[in-house]
Amino acid sequence: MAVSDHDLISAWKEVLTLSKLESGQIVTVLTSSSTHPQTLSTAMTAAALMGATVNRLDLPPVNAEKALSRDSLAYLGTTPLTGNRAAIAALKESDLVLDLMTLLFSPEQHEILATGTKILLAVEPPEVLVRMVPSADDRRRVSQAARLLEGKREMHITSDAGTDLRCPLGEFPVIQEYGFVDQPGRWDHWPSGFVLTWPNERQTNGTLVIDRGDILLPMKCYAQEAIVVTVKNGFVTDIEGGLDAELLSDYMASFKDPEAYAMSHIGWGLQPRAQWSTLAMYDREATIGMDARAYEGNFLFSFGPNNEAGGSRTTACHIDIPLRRCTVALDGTPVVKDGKVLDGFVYGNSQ
Ligand SMILES: O=c1ccc(O)c[nH]1
Repeated sequence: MAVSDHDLISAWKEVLTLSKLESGQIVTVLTSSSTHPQTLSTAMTAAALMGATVNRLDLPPVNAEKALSRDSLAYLGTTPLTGNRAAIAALKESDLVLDLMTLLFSPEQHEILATGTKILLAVEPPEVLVRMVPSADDRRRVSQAARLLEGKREMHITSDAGTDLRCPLGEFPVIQEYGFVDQPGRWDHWPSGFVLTWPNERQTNGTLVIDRGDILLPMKCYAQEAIVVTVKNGFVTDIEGGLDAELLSDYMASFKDPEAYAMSHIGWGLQPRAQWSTLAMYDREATIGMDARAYEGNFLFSFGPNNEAGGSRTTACHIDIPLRRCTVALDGTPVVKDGKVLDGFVYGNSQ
């Protein structure tokens, strides 16, 4: 459904308030050719209404000749900021960057965050943004999950479909995505609502079964038949199944990059306002599929880069796959059981 400017401005004001935007601060809205015009106009209006100095930095798109998809999360690494000293300087001088273009997994993003600049990514359609406007409850729940994950030594994921994957932990930080940037130097993504980390480099072993109905991103399709993925010492060694398996294999092989097969982030979904079924209602290019990444109780895993967590892998190939009906256990204690989150969290409790 379409969203009124008024409702989207109100949503932006909620997010900017949760992000502790103060009057007189500098906000730079980062845009490119795929930026949604209503998201842009309402973001600038909301920030100005809150007394910020608002800039817009519009950059030409890149990677068209290399990417096989127009999804902004499909081809990573180089961005319109790469090598653009003047643009990077402007963002480093800003208190808050509203990224309506997608910098995620880019070296430039870390350079800018290191100066204390906050970056909030927001590229989903306006109605998705409004449906999942973040809340303090989202932060409470994601932070609670992060505390469960911190310090653990192994994430063990199993399912009736046949998934049995052991991910030793400890080398990488836990990352919380709750949809707003309330600390200097923080990055987040609106909409979201999940917790993630990276397994220790080259130590993941086991099998991932992408069952019928599980979602493949950036393909933005539901697997029609099971895909069986074998992981040895942190890298995918086998992808078996029918046409879906062939399509996934062909796509990953097209990057001609061994790093594309590396385990990337792992975690679970905590957003009750995100739905597994939403993707079926959208044209493929109308969304980047954040409902799929955030729906409550998924096990979200990823192949490809780990620079987001401080690693050295910056492969352009980035695959995100949320699985249903998994049990996720941390040092033997389940936090998700058969696709149900076990945190007993009740929204609105002022715990
Ligand atoms: O918000 C995001 C989006 C994609 C991803 O791989 C991680 N977090």
